[in-house]
Amino acid sequence: TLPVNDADPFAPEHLETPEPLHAALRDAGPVVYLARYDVYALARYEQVHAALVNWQDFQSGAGVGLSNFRYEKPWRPPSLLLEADPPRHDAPRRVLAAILGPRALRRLRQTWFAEAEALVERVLGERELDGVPALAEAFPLRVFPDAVGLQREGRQNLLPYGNFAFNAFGPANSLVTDAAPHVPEWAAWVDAQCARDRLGPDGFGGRIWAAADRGELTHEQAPLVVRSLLTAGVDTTVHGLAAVLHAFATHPGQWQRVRDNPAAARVAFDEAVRWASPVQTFFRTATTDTLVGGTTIPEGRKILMFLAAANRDPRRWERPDTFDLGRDPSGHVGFGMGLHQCVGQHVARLEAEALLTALARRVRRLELTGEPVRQHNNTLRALRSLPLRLHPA
Ligand code: HEM
Ligand SMILES: O=C(O)c1ccc(C2CC2)cc1
Repeated sequence: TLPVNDADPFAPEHLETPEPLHAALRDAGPVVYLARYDVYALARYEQVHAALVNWQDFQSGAGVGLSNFRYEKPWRPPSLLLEADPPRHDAPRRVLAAILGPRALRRLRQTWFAEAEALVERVLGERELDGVPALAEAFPLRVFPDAVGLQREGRQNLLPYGNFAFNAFGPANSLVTDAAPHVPEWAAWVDAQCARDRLGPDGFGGRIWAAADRGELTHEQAPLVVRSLLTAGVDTTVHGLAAVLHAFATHPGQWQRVRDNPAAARVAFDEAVRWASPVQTFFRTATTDTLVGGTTIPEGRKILMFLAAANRDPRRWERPDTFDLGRDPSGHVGFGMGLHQCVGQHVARLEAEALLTALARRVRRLELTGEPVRQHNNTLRALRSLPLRLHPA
């Protein structure tokens, strides 16, 4: 029989400390019915991976949040990547994959490394700092809006807009309703920045419009593809960097490994994304009755994939709760998997490599000087504060 769980995964207690519920869902079975939301939870690596790569039976086109676009109006026009299935998904994905691919990012490497070194120099003088605003937020906001080609005015809208978008994938709880009055202002600014005349010609945004000029995309699709960058490209990296700083501050031996071998910075970021899973969950909608782990998911119903639970599944990972640079984290689902796997993952990795390399050269140790404070979000694993002391090398 199908195990049932009546927990609310989006309740404050589970957003604060999700691990116990993740373990309970993994242990209950391959599929668990979440009575609270009438959805089917997948928490084991095997089922999450299988659902992610099966875009035919588990579609994104009805939304990747709790809301089912077949019956409910989305809060904004659906994304042409995240909330689209083939064939609609194909051209936007091909265009972004080229613009955000590793080779295309090589031109940014020198600038981003220099910006990271300047930032670390600035903060090194302080005896104590909050790693979230001083590093995890400051670095992405220093390099990413410029790389997109955004004007300087109004960039303070980026984090709150993205934070709301990630909350909006969950139920309409207070995290969503408390922000609702501000959304029109944030959304108006974001939508306005996607227009061609607001974007520098050479940034990611300008290159999306150039792809439309080449006929790889329509000019109607171009602003929505730019919107994808502004929605997905900031809060994710902020909380990914906060996670890797938190990991090193709580595992000092691992920091020494990066000091001894700065090239380990890249794998360290992927191990941090596995360990913390900045993006915790996503939904899909069954396009046909689909058998998963002995349970038939009826057509039209939503599954909830717990990426964070899969990334700590002892059936897949040894000592899953340990941040360990000795492991090979490849195969983690922190960037998703399959057709919709994160198209911005190389941007995220380059930001992390730049910041961690700058820190590895100058900081002997990152010491936690107080309790980290969580920022609750229906989808993101986020820190509001990370009190640190950076011991100079
Ligand atoms: C640590 C940082 C990041 C994490 C953890 C992350 C996580 C994810 C995940 C889990 C997905 C899959 C969604 C799904 O399967 O429904 C995804 C897709 C996506 N990400 Fe990322 N992401 C990160 C950074 C970025 C950045 C920096 C960008 C843009 C520059 C970006 C743009 C996108 C886009 C456009 C998609 C949709 C891809 C598609 O549907 O084909 N992400 N990301
Ligand atoms: O296309 C979008 O708007 C979009 C929004 C959020 C994400 C999350 C997964 C990182 C991805 C894409």
